[in-house]
Amino acid sequence: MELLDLVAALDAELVDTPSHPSGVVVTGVSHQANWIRPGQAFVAIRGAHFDGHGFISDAIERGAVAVIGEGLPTSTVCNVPYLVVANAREALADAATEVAGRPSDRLTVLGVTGTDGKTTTSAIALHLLRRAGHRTGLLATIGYELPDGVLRQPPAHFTTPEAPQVQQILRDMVTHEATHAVVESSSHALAMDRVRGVSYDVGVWTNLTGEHLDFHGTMEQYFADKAKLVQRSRHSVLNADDEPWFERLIPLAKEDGGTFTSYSAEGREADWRAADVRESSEALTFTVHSPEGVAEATLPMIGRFNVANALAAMAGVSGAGVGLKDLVEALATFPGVAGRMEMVERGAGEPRVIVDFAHTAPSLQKALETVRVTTDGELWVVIGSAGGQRDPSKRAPLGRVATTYGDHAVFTEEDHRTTPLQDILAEMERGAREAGNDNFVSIGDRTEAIRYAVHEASPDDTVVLAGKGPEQTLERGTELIPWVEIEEARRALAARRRADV
Ligand SMILES: CC(=O)N[C@H]1[C@@H](OP(=O)(O)OP(=O)(O)OC[C@H]2O[C@@H](n3ccc(=O)[nH]c3=O)[C@H](O)[C@@H]2O)O[C@H](CO)[C@@H](O)[C@@H]1O[C@H](C)C(=O)N[C@@H](C)C(=O)N[C@H](CCC(=O)O)C(=O)O
Ligand SMILES: Nc1ncnc2c1ncn2[C@@H]1O[C@H](COP(=O)(O)OP(=O)(O)OP(=O)(O)O)[C@@H](O)[C@H]1O
Repeated sequence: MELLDLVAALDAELVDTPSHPSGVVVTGVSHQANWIRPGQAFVAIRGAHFDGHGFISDAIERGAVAVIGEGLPTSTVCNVPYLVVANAREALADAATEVAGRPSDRLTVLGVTGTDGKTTTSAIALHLLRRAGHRTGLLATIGYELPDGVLRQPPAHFTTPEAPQVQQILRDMVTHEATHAVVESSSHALAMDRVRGVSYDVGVWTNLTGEHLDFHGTMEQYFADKAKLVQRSRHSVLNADDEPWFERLIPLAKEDGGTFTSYSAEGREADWRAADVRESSEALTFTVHSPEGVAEATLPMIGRFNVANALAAMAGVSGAGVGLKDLVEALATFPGVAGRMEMVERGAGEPRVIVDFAHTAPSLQKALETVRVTTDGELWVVIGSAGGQRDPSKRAPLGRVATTYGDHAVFTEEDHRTTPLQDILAEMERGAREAGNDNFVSIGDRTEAIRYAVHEASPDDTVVLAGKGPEQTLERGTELIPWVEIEEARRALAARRRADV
């Protein structure tokens, strides 16, 4: 777009520089100087670690045709047009939105926020929309998808990347004829204006519990940051079980003529309710009470909290015009989320094997407690802990949790990098012993560890392969090995079958 149009859209002040602004065309924007491509504008942000104004000359060397900042560059001679704005993060989002042609205006956008369950709820909503025939894109922690269903990764790993990537991805969705988009919206993104410029049709709230307070400061601020999604959505889907926040969100949802529907997985009064929840080793079944009537639903996932995620997704997608019958039919075919409580196909007489991403002691405990509910026999867990710069203080707690909440633990490698693997395993063993547990073995090679657990497990047992989840590499020493945990699990089951013959 023409730079002068951008100046008007941002309500920016154009500073006198040796360069003339007329005729300058801006093809994109970036906040990161070393990502600038010729023709783009650089936005200088004052962050917690760096002052982006210090990278202006880098950006110009890389071909920036304009600079947008909150203050003038200090030591740099700026030879491209320079725009002063009151808030650089807001300007980054607004400029990115304008340059991308306001893509979200051409999509029905369903946003999802909350402390837990965002990715799962987003993935279910995506599946429901696609099964209803809508060409739908996704932006979530696991990556982004255009309507072709291929999972891609943005240049930096975020749940919700910075505004230029968000807008570029939405624009790609429009180019690929998407009509709908599901956008997982982290509290960081809402706080830092990464999703300013996304016009949300439906905003889904999962829940709010204490997390990320290092960034947000207080629970009140965390709530206020997340609540922006509800305030900015035309229709909100609120969790009636999420006290005390539910009551506080209602007036925010109604601001500017907004509407809301509520849901409850725990028997509270709500528009969408789940009753008679049954948990089996492969699926959750429940009765859905909704404004459109009552239906029986099956979700091929384990973990009771997924009932809430399913209700949230159904209520959200219903707001986008999909009927109850179609929703429950589609729910029954949900393939799960890669690497999160992902169940491996198994034959008769074979143990249940689950791949999960839990890699901290609290998340491992939660995962093992969930799996225990539907395990008739014993519970096995294969787990490692990362090396390199990663937090060494989590190794012993992982050893304790694995051996306390599992019946058998196998300690193994998990991206130990150049840290001696034996040191990490010894720490995990120490954690187990200090808790009075000796129900573990250590097998350094992860393939061997998985095979051992799968081979030793009885048909009634469950084997949880924790930590790697959907990751695609294993860092062993200085080697970066391609890794697909679910394939390892399949091969281990095949080896077990061969050994039984
Ligand atoms: C707390 C947080 O989110 N901070 C983000 C924020 O950092 P910041 O404001 O401190 O920026 P800074 O690093 O001081 O840099 C200032 C400016 O100089 C620029 N710069 C900096 C260095 C350089 O060499 N060149 C350059 O141009 C930067 O691009 C930036 O524009 O802006 C940076 C630039 O985009 C982000 O990299 C950084 O994310 C950090 C690394 C991060 O870890 N964020 C996580 C916590 C996050 O956002 N997570 C949520 C999910 C949370 C969850 O629900 O689990 C997410 O959506 O992924
Ligand atoms: N509704 C929920 N309530 C409580 N815990 C949940 C809920 N949904 C999922 N979880 C737990 O959180 C874990 C992560 O789920 P999910 O990836 O969907 O959440 P998320 O909010 O997207 O987190 P992240 O952004 O870290 O991936 C699950 O493995 C499960 O243990």
